Amino acid sequence: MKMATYSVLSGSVALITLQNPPVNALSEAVRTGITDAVQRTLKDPQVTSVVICGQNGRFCGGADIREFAGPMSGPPLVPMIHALEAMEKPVVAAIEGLALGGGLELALGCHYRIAHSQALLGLPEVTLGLLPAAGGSQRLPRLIGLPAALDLITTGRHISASEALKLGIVDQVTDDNALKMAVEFARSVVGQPLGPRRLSTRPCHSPPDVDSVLDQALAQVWQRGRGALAPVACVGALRAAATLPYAQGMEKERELMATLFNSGQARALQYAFFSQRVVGKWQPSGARWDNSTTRTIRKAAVIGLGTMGRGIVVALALAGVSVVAVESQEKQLAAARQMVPEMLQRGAGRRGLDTPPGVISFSSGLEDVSEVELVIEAVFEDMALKRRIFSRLATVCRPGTVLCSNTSGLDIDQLAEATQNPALVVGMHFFAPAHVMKLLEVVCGPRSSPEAVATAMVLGKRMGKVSVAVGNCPGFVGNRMLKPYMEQANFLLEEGATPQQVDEALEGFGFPMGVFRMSDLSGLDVGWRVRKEAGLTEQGVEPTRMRQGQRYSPLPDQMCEGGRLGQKTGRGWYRYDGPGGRVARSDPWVQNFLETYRARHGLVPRRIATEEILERCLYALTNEGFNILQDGVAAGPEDIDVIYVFGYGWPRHRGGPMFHAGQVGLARVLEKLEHYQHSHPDVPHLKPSSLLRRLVAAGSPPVQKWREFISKDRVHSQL
Ligand SMILES: CCC/C=C/C(=O)SCCNC(=O)CCNC(=O)[C@H](O)C(C)(C)COP(=O)([O-])OP(=O)([O-])OC[C@H]1O[C@@H](n2cnc3c(N)ncnc32)[C@H](O)[C@@H]1OP(=O)([O-])[O-]
Repeated sequence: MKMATYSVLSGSVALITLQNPPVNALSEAVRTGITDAVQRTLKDPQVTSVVICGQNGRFCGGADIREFAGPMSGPPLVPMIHALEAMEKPVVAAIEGLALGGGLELALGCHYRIAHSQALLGLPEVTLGLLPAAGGSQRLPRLIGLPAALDLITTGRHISASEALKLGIVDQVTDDNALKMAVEFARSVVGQPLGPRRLSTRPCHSPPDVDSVLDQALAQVWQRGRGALAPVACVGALRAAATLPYAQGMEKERELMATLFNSGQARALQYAFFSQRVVGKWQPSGARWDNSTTRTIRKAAVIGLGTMGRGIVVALALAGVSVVAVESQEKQLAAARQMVPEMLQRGAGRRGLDTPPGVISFSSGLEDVSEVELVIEAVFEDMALKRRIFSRLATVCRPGTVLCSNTSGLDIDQLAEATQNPALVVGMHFFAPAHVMKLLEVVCGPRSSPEAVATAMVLGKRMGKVSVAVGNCPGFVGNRMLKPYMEQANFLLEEGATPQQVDEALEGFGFPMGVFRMSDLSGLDVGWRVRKEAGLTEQGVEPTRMRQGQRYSPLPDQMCEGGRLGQKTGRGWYRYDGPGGRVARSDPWVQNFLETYRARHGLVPRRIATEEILERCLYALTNEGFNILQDGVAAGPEDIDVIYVFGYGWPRHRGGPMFHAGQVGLARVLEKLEHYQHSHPDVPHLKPSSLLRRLVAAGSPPVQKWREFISKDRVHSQL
């Protein structure tokens, strides 16, 4: 039952308990309950103090985000919190578990705050495209000063109870029962003056150079935010707190919130919040993996200690898994022996651990993996080599060992075929650097068992990853969609654009790096190798612009042939100070190279508008997303969006490619694809997906309804 209950302890302490599992969010019923409880407290002369707590050891996870989608009803938060603060009986918040967003704002309206040592506190509204608009942006700086409030509110980071104590957000921290302590505390402060405890009446202590502090904060959020509105609005609200009386500050807070609340960004970020939670549950087939039994992995092996393998070893060890790290090449093994412990120590430090929880042993032979419960192969993208390893593992490992490959796009089923038990083979596609990047694609082959998938998904979660189950096809979800995106970028160069122009358009959209800067960073030879395997490259002769019946740009192959592999060679689409250099500078050589190329192929360069760059790159990518949904390679649009936000730098405040298509309007995306396909009939990736056509024909349902639409569509097409 969602509500807030009222009871009186020992005749004098009123206890208000928030009850709305799992996080006691401030839904309409809870707000109504608190408002009623305040009235009862006021009327009861026996009650001399009040304690507010949350059921099941969780104070409050904030406003009920699900309610944001509908019209607001019930008592609003701001007057409710004011009524608490204005009470003439001391009000104490007993913070157990968490006090986030509106939950912490509620606590800031109380006169005192007692926290359990394990509690987490924060104002994460900015991550949902909002600001702490229940007075939080005005009360917090009055409590802890402007610089600390700027940090907490613009980043939305969660802090520990001990940090909250240091900052002065809470009055006491306990390892014991926080509720019991809050009740005793409430009794002890009866009769003490409440004026100084009302944060709204305090002045805001700002540094003397307040303007420059705020300007600096603004510059920082512009740079970090890549076009996000909420952090900028947060600085605006804090400026009001620092420079205006409380009532005017509250007015500014309200105005800024109204602008944000109705922005597409807030909707996108709230969608991203729920998507992250949805994707953990479904397989592309539509079955739930989280009902399957999983194996608890205590000991695992990683085969291949290149960049990816080393990162995976560290990620496993930080999750408390003991690892056998195997590398057959002596030089690579020696490098790993030196680098892995350093990486591990740094990772442990970031997590506040003295010693890393998992133990690592190094080996040069596969025979040492016989005792592990799960293996992750991370060698070169070479099918023959991987198959040899899988067939050897099938004989070395004990029966029941889950065998995973970190391939970024090869056929999992071909690997499974090389073993005796294909049900135990799944893909675990990590993203570089594997101990840092949050995304994990868990690839379900046609014969992978739900148990093997579930084991990989749960292990991913233990490693702190956002795990998404995807189907088995070339490139899986992320890299399959990247192909048409990169292809368009190359075609744009042929037609007259420069790498800078394309990158600036994409960075202006919110990507941390455009496609060419990214390609220089990861190395142009990565894609070259894949194109060679696919039989697409031509050498020696004058390269053609058609391959396998489709338009093809040989530009990146020619760059590789000339040794321009990106940052590692100091030259790529940009030039760098030297091999390994990081600062990209425009390179006249590239300009010259492109001009010569165009002249040789009779291509007349034209001025290409930013709009066309974005539409062609992004809609080609999204179109492939529709094909993926249609093929059942991803369970729903949320899965694709989470992959793009966590693995490919898609700006979170734009929700993800599929959400973005919905916001632009599916009919408009379709119209644009038709337009570009008409101008480029030899580019199959611009041919609108039939799922996109069917969605438009069905009236463009919102993205949240696509999953249902697709499953009905599938049933219909099977009839
Ligand atoms: C208006 C004035 C200004 C105020 C604004 C705000 O307060 S904005 C809010 C500011 N607050 C925040 O930004 C906090 C957002 N929440 C979190 O960061 C995390 O949920 C957590 C750290 C509270 C718990 O992590 P955990 O790993 O233990 O658990 P989990 O993450 O898996 O969630 C479990 C279930 O609870 C659900 N749910 C959670 N919170 C809310 C909510 N507020 N509402 C509704 N639902 C919520 C979640 O969807 C999931 O549902 P499912 O899938 O089972 O149907």
